[in-house]
Formats: sequence, structure tokens, C-alpha cells
Amino acid sequence: MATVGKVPVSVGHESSLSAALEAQKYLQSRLTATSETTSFRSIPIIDLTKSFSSSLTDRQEVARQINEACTTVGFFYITAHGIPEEVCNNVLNLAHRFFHELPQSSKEAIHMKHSNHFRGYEPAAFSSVNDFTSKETKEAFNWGYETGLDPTGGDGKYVELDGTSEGAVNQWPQESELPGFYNGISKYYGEVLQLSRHLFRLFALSLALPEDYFETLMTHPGGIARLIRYPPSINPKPLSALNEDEEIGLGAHTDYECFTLLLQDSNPGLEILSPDGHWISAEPVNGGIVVNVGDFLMRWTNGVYKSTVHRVVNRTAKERYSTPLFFSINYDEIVETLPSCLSKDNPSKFPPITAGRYVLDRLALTVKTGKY
Ligand SMILES: O=C(O)CCC(=O)C(=O)O
Ligand SMILES: [Fe+2]
Repeated sequence: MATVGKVPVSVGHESSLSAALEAQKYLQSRLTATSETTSFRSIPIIDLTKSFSSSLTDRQEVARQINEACTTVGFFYITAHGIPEEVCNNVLNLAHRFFHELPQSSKEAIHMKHSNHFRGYEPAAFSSVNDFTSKETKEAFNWGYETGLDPTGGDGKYVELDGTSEGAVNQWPQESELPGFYNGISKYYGEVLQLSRHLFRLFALSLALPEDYFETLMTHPGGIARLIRYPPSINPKPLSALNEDEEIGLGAHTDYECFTLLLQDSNPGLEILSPDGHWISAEPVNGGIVVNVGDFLMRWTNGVYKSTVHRVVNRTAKERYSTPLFFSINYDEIVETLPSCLSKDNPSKFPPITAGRYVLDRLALTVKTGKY
């Protein structure tokens, strides 16, 4: 089994802190590297139809494509994923309503600064994924797992990133101010949570593990999600090799959790960095959801699955909306390198790590308040 059990969260904190600092160094090295031999110019599209088949061979066929994508690009689109179109359209529409209809004073009332858990409204330039050298233009609304949002009802043992369980920590807008908001979010979140569990079964197959290998690790999973708004560009510019963008929506970064499922509207903006230093636009695919490997899964697979650097630059005169879910396992699990990613010639490169603490230490580096 990959987990080595549950321990008090303080144990292993030092290693997750140094892991967070290592990750920052890794990011800097990726941003300056230009000479890797493996590279890519496009992002694969994986049709999930066969993943829902009762035939294991069919499911393994999809898992093989996932393995190929994760060992090379670290990003792929999924289509035929089963989330109804109207649920997706509705959540993007709610994002628009949140930023346009909710009065500023109500946004302030649920400002992220009131939260110990990075939840609530986050204005532009409040956080920065890499070192605060440029102000990020995005604004966001952040929330996380609640038992009531989980269609399975969970196992009632949810803990936050720091291992505590304080009860409800999400900061929601008042129903009277944004009618239907909680319901619409809840519908999408439930769907995308279940899709993430489905994907984890495919990830297990893709890593030559039993299909239910991760099952007991996602009974109260971490799942931070956001509505993000990128303002229209003041000075729209096409993507160029010169990399001299003044308006950065979200700076270059890797994600922290196991994997991310990202719904984006019809405006491009997401760009991913190929190993030889080219930014590739992850154009929206009709009915598609973007999936990318996060650093926690990269570590867990001993570096076999790639966590790829990406950023967002809105190059259009239209605003852009997106909704990522950062799917993690139960935050109180401690994991060590997956057995199928180890061999005599390839010993573990990473020490055991607590799922929540690792993410917390990464997130804490993105805000200046010093509060977290
Ligand atoms: O908005 C997007 O397209 C990407 C968002 C993202 O990369 C993130 O929130 O980590
Ligand atoms: Fe990201």
C-alpha cells in the first residue's frame, strides 16, 4: 500500500516545507531550461467513452492513453466525460454573475483575508504563484470540499490542509444576493468530484496498479476549486517567442495536488511550457475539460508523471472565465513512492509526505500576509 498511515500533521512538516522550497527552485530551472530533448507542440485529446465500458480491456485502452500523456506532456483534454453541458455552462455563468452582480461590499465580507484556509473572494494582485515580481490580473472565488457537496456523502472524516477539522470553513455569498449560486456550484462540484474519482481509477490502471488502488484514499478528498476571472487585455498581443508580456493573468507555475480538472470558457489564455522552452496555447476544446498532473502526483510517481509549468495570459479584448478543481487524496494521508514506479535502478527520489501539509506549504508561499 502506498500510504504509510496517518500521523499527527506536524510530523513531516519539515520535509514538506523543504519540498515547497525545492518546488520553487524547480520552477525557476524549468523557466530557464531550453535544451531538453523530449518536447511537445500539442496537447492530446482523450475520449473517455471507453473508460465507462464494462470491459476492462476498454478501460485499459483509455488508461494507456493517459499514461502516454502523463509521461510526456503532463496535460491532456478529456471529452465524453459525462458532465452535462448545461451544468458546465451554468457554473461559468455563475462565475460571471459572482464578479459582476455581487456588490463590492459583499465580496469584501467574504474576502480571503478572513479565512485561515484560503477560502472566499480573492481580488486581483492579492496572491502570486511566483515571487510577486508581477501583479497577477486574475480575481477569484475559492472554496473547498464539504461533505454536503460530495454526492457519496463521504466518510465524515474530512480534515483541512493542516489536519484540523473545524467544520464549515467555506465563505459563501448570501443566497439572497446571488440566488442559485450555491446550488449551481454544488451541482458542478459534485459532478467533477465524481469524475476525478473515475479518473483516479484510470490513473491506477495507467500505473499498472489495481483499478481500486486509490479508492480508500479518496473517501474525504481534498478538493479546492475556484471561479477565476481574467480581465480583458488592455493591450492585446499574440503569443510570441519573446515572452515579454506585461499583463500576466496567472504567473508561471505548476499545480500542487494530484491532478487538476479545468473547465474554461471559449476564450483562450492558458499556455503550457514545453521542455524546450516553447509556450503552447491550450485552446479551449468544445465540450472538453483540461486535465493536468500536479506536483504531488509527480512526486508520488517518482517523477514518472510530469507536472508541467503553465500560466494564463489573456491576449484578447474579452474577459475570460475558468473553473479549476485541484483534486487531492484525503489530506491526512501520508504517502510514499508508488510501488510500480520503483525499481532497483530507480529508487525513490522523494521522502514520504502528508497530502494536505504539502499543499498548505505550497499555498502559503503565494500570499504575503504571513498569516498562513
Ligand atoms: O485559468 C486557467 O486556465 C488555469 C488556472 C490555473 O492554472 C490554476 O488556477 O492553477
Ligand atoms: Fe495551474
